[in-house]
Amino acid sequence: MDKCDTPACQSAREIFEELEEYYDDHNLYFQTIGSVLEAASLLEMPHQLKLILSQPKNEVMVHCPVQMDDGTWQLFKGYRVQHNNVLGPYKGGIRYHEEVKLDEVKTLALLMTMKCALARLPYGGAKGALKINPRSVSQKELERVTRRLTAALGNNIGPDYDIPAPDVGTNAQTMAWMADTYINFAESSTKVTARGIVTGKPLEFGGSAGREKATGQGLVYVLETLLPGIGIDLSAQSFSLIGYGNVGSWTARLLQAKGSELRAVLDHTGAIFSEAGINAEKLATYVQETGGVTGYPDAQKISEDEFYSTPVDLFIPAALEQMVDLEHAKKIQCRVLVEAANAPTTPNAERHLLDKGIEVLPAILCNAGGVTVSYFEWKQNRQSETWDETLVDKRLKKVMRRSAELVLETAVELDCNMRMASYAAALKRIGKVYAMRGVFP
Ligand SMILES: NC(=O)c1ccc[n+]([C@@H]2O[C@H](COP(=O)([O-])OP(=O)(O)OC[C@H]3O[C@@H](n4cnc5c(N)ncnc54)[C@H](O)[C@@H]3O)[C@@H](O)[C@H]2O)c1
Repeated sequence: MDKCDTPACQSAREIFEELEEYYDDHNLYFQTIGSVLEAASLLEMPHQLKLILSQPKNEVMVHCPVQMDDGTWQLFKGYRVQHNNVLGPYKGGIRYHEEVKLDEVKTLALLMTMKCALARLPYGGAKGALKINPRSVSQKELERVTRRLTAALGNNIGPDYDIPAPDVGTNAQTMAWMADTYINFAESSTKVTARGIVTGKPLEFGGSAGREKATGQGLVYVLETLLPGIGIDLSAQSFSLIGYGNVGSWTARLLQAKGSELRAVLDHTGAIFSEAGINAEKLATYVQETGGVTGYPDAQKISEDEFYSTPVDLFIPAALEQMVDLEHAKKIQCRVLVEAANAPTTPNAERHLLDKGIEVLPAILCNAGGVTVSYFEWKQNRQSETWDETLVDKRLKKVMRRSAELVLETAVELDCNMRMASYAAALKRIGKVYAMRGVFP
């Protein structure tokens, strides 16, 4: 892997040495907090705020014993990391993945703090995870482990305290089980509001119209705001995607509806390409039925190297973290890299892309549509309201446009790249609230 000598890594090193925390240049949390701290330095933020933000407030770890269908027992490790709540209740998804680690969850929680601040949502940042391969267990087993995880988290989550949502490996069904479990524990007088314990629920059970497509939809609104300024017209672009799950497949369908063309996709099963363009709707159905893009009949199979080298206008990582490292960045040929996934680009890869003249649009801006519509769902649950999709989309568009414009203005004001600008805009809001509230005691 590439050695990190960016200003971001230097910023993180300074704070970690002061805190006598162990660090590793290639560690995702170290790299991500480094970028945030670099932005904090640009703003000349007080040192104590840098210290506060450099570690999460709480890191909860639980172990969930669950009996499997064959009668054997397994112990699953769960995490909930609460990074910061100065702006409001902790908010962030729950990920189910067999290789999840604490530092990954810490990183995602930190990014949620930044994302909610940038979108001006009344939330702090958190993230949770369960170390499990959801594809390797039955639905009944998945339900049991989800209910056990919810019970184990207990009062560490709550509709006014910490509100989970779907992420990689979880979906509306997972949220329905979590909500039902939590409601069963709730006092009878709070059972109605207890539904707000999670967002991303099924529509019939307190979910919001437009939540499933929200992250992809928000990303399209960001692109519509920013791309014309750099001479790119969304109605005629080619794009490639890493990941064809919720975020990837909705992004593809919505970009296709605007007139852009999907050329290549890489997911956990392999990579596919078509010079003539891949039909995003048909591919979504195929992935739903088979579990991955490999074998899709109307495209040719390509290698991972060929995928990264495919020339496109927009390159969109929408899978896991650090999937674009320096070696990949050297191969990528695009005009804009759009971060739909969280933390998909390593710092050295980003620097290389920027040096090549490729614009990099940061995740906390591009993928904030999910948490924004989650906020709308939470708000509807609290007010016993049901908004239709047109209203949700209209309000989502307003939030995404405002955030994109703010990032652009901040980039000009501070003469920095878009990632620094997105963190700086978020930190400004957090800094203002800390200045008003002070730091207890
Ligand atoms: N779901 C949301 O609302 C939401 C909101 C904001 C950000 N995100 C972020 O977007 C990203 C994707 O989330 P999602 O909800 O679409 O997850 P998902 O589980 O629906 O899909 C994940 C995708 O990643 C692919 N993938 C996994 N491992 C891979 C590998 N090694 N190589 C290539 N592809 C691989 C899978 O094949 C799948 O297509 C994550 O970074 C997540 O944190 C999701």
